[in-house]
Amino acid sequence: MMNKSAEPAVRARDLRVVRGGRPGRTAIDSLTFDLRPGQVTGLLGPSGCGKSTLMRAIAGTQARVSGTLDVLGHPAGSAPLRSRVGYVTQAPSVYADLTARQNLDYYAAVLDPSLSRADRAGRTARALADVDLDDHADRLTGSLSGGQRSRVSLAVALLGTPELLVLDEPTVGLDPVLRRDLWNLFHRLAGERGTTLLVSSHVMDEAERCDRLLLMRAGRMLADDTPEALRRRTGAATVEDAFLALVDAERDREAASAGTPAREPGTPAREPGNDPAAPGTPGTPDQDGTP
Ligand SMILES: Nc1ncnc2c1ncn2[C@@H]1O[C@H](COP(=O)(O)OP(=O)(O)OP(=O)(O)O)[C@@H](O)[C@H]1O
Repeated sequence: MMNKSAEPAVRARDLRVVRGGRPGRTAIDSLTFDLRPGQVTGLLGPSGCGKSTLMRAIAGTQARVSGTLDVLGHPAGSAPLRSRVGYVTQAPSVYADLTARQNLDYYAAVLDPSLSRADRAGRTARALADVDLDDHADRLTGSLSGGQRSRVSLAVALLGTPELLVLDEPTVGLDPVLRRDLWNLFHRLAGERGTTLLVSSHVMDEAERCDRLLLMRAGRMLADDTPEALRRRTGAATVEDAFLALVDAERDREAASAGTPAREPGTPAREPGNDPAAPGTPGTPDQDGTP
C-alpha cells in the first residue's frame, strides 16, 4: 500500500516535553518539524538529547507534552492511531517463555481478535520473514540472542502493517550484516508498503542510509535535512563530520552570546556521544506514571 498523501505523517509545532518530578526539566523544547510520508527518517544525536522522549511522544506514551503533535492527521496517542502506528522500544517487549512464532501469533490475536487462525499464521509468517527469523521461529524467545529478540519485537510491530513505524535504536547489538539487512528492510517497507519510518540511532554511519535526518542536541533540533544537503551545507565528507561541525557552530554561538571565549580554532570536535551540552544525566524519574 503506497502512501501517496502529501500530508506529513507527523507534524510537530513548538513541541515541548517536561520529564522528571515536579516541576521537572525540559527534555524537549520548541521542536517544529514534519515527517514526510513513505520516507525513512533518521533521528540522531548525543545520548540524553531527547530521542527516546520524542519517540515516546509520537507513539503517544509520553506524559506532559505540549504544543502541537499530530500523527497521521490525529493528535498523538489518540484511539484511531492504535493500529496504525508501530512502536518498538529499546527493550524487547516479548514473552521469553513463548517461541518467536507463538509470540507473534499471540500479538496478532490481540491486535485483531477477528482474525482466523489461518490469517494469523499468514501474518506471523510474513513478519518472521520480514525480519529474517524463519530459522529461529520455533525456538523459545528467551533462548535467542539479544539481536534476535529485538527482531522478534520488530516483527510484532510489523504484524498490523502500520503506516508509521517508530523504532528506537533497532540496530543496537546487531552485527554489520544484520544491520545492513534491517536497513534494507526499512527501505523496502517505505518503498513497497508506503510505510513512514522514524529510526533512532547512535551510529552515525547509519545516518547515511536515511532519506532524511533529524539531528538533535540538548532537546532541540539542530538540523532537519537530507544527508547530502547536510554534508554540502557544512562542507563535511560524512554526516558525522557535518553533525560535529553543526554542534561546534552552535557552541560558538552560545559562547558568543554568553560572552565566554569561543572554541579555539583547531580544538578537536566533540564526539557525538560526548557533548557536554547534552542533558545526559538521568533526572528524577518521571512521577507521572511513565518510566
Ligand atoms: N524517566 C525519566 N525521568 C526523568 N527524566 C528522564 C527520564 N528519562 C529520561 N529523562 C531525561 O530526559 C532527557 C532525554 O532523555 P532521552 O532518553 O529522551 O534521551 P536519548 O536521546 O534517547 O538518550 P539515549 O540515546 O541515551 O537513549 C535526558 O535529560 C534524560 O535524563
